[in-house]
Amino acid sequence: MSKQMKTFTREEVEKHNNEGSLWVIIDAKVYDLTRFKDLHPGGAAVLLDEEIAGQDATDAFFGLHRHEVLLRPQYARLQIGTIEDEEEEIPAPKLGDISKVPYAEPTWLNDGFHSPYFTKNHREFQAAMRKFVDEVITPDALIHESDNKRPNQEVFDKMAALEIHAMRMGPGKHLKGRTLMNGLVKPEEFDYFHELIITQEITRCKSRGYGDGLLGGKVIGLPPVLNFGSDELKAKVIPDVLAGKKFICLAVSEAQAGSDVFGLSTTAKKSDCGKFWIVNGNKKWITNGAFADYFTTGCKTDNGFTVLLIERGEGVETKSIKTSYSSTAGTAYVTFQNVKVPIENTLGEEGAGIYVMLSNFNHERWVMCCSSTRSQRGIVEECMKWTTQRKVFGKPLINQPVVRAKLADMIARVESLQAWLENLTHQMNNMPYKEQASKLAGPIALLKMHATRSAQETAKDAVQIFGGRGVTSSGMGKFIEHYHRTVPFDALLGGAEDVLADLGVRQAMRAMPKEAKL
Ligand code: HEM
Repeated sequence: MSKQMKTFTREEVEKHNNEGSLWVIIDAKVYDLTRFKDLHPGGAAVLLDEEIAGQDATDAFFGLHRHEVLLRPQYARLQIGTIEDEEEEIPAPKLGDISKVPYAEPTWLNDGFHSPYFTKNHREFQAAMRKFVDEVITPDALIHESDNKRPNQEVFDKMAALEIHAMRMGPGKHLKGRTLMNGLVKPEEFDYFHELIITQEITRCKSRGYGDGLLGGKVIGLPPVLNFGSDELKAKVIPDVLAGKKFICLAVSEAQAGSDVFGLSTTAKKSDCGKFWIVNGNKKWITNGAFADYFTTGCKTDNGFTVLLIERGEGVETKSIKTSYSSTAGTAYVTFQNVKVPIENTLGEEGAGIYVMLSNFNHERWVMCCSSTRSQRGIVEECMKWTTQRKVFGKPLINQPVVRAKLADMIARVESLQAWLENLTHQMNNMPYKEQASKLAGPIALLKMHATRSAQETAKDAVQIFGGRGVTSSGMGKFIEHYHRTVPFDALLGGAEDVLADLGVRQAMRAMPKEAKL
């Protein structure tokens, strides 16, 4: 039962300004900190300061704490009342809300702005997805990004009920007959903008390791099964994976070979009876590998590079790798020792594994562009809030021209990225898959390169703006510290920046007309 709140005048509160009785006002609410002061992580002395004890400490509080501190139940209960005839001015953000902070949302979500791409249906879809992320995903993400445990099964189940696992595989036949987002969008109307919305909304949970733990492995590991698996294999694997009951990952990179698929040392040799592959070798940095049931695995075979679907079983071992993001991602070292894999689990032609891999690169990289762009926007929002609420030399940080210049760069980067991303997404919606492969491989590679470079610039600028808090994993700068620590992941996964830069220009050279001369 919520306790009865009293009303006080400011004069009454002022009297409680000492160790025996210590009250403060924060945003028209009165808190009794008498017993809490000795437990206060910032110490008792700051609370007993004559400008704080018995006074309005709103500015001091918001200069040093995130709003969420006041909302935690153990602190919320310190409130004993409100100030007579005054209203709170800093209400708690509501789940599902669109942020009013400038540049905290892509323009298409801002009041009064227009978009040629997003329809009414996209807007309804976004609202539903945001609510789901705020209510179901973010609370779980914040817990498991810190405790390193995998996402709660209940989250996977709730995502499955809305068919989010299926929708994250993009538009296509796999959506047929499914009820998407409680029927909000018809399978045949689901397009890449819906998928962009899903990825960008999930990214708002601001937990990079958890984001990958939330079945990043499936997003890259399932397409080869969807596109190259036999009907029997698909019937066995896909329903459980899209229901969030079984887990799949992509196992290509190795300790010896990185992502150089022609330098792989994991071998698959045919058994004497010809019915099985016998697989031996290791795989490293395998996202979701620690809890995967299936491994879409790149192997060296007699006639080149072949992709196999390997089921967890005898001879398959996985060990967690501690990286600079949370182990909630299930990043693993995987070993295969004499693993018997049915020949029917071959994905695509023997020796033609490179086509199996290449066929998904564009989509995978585009997904990463969606999330990298959105995560930068989250950092812009953090910086906009911090620089207006944090006072230095008696003025908000934002009053410093050098801080405004950094924000200008951050904003320009994120806005240009989102605009390019929306343009390419529109092309994807209007080009057959094959044409996408030839026309969009270059631009998507360049966009990803640009996105992850910008992300690292933005991370660096944000640390400068937050100072020591930008390298502290709790308190005001916790998301900046997290971002700065984990931002290199995006620059490596799906192709390192320099490789993508080169790919983008080489693709452009292919289309260069011979007659084009200065
Ligand atoms: C309801 C009242 C308050 C509660 C529940 C509270 C709670 C906390 C908590 C949980 C922290 C740890 C850091 C974090 O998680 O953000 C903290 C730190 C701190 N608090 Fe408070 N606090 C309150 C009021 C105040 C006030 C009025 C001041 C006035 C100056 C203050 C000054 C500090 C300082 C200086 C720190 C250390 C910040 C840092 O390490 O960066 N607190 N407080």
